[in-house]
Amino acid sequence: MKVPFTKMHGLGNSYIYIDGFQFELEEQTIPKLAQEVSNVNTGIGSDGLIIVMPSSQADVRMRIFNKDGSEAMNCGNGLRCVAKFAFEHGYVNTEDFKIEAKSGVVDATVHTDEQGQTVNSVSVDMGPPILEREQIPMTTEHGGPNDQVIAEPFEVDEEKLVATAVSMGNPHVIFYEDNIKDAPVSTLGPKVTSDQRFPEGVNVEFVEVVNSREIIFRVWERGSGITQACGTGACAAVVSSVLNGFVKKGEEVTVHLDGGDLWISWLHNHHVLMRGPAKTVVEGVFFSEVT
Ligand SMILES: N[C@@H](CCC[C@H](N)C(=O)O)C(=O)O
Repeated sequence: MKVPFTKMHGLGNSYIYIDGFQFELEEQTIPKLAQEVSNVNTGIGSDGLIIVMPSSQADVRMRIFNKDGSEAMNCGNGLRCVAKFAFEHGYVNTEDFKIEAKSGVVDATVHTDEQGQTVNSVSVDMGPPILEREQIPMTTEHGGPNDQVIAEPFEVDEEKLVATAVSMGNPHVIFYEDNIKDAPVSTLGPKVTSDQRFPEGVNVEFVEVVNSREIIFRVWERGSGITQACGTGACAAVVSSVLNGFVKKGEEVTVHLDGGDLWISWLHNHHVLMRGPAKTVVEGVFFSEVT
């Protein structure tokens, strides 16, 4: 089957975008298609698959599938790219609109060039973080269901780490490092992501605090492994850095990711605001063997 696609990325976190306004995929084939397109040797090469489609609750809907075919609840870099896609394809006709993700509806604003046609960057109000242990979700052997998980001892593979857990609609655990170059992303990332303390798995982030306005971030994503950037992860890292007293609520923090920078504030109304780029790489037709 021939599947028309657009490859887009937010700071190198790339997905294959399928236009669900024009092209309908069979539900049972989607996880396999996500694995197929993501393969860098036999597919296109990406961190997963995103479908941009009509919504009954918002102006446009995003469905995101990781590289391993699992469907995720949310994707920050994906939301910015979906906003650009929807605006440039004429599926929305204002610069402010609503996007539905599995985790809920968010407000997006596209920032266009002088001609008002090409989207260079996008702001998304990601809503409030979820901090209660049971809702992250995390098991309750080390704390009550409604407790927050801030700087909690976390042993893995005989390493004594200190964990803060935050959900941005999808689960994240944050560990602080004095020097990000020493962060055990590729060794502990795959172990922590499937640790039994996180019943639905977790995205694993390592963070170095540069100063009260800047942090450096690396990630092992659930279902995709190391990626160049993770938008929800960067939001979770800023929330975690406020909770740990490294940065201030209400102030914009620059998050340096492997693929570039995001600007994020945890506002006094508890919502997390994220601003950053969205880019189109290529459009084409994929010859799928699974659909
Ligand atoms: N890259 C994303 C997050 C994608 C989903 C994540 N791997 C999960 O399983 O929760 C982002 O930019 O937020």
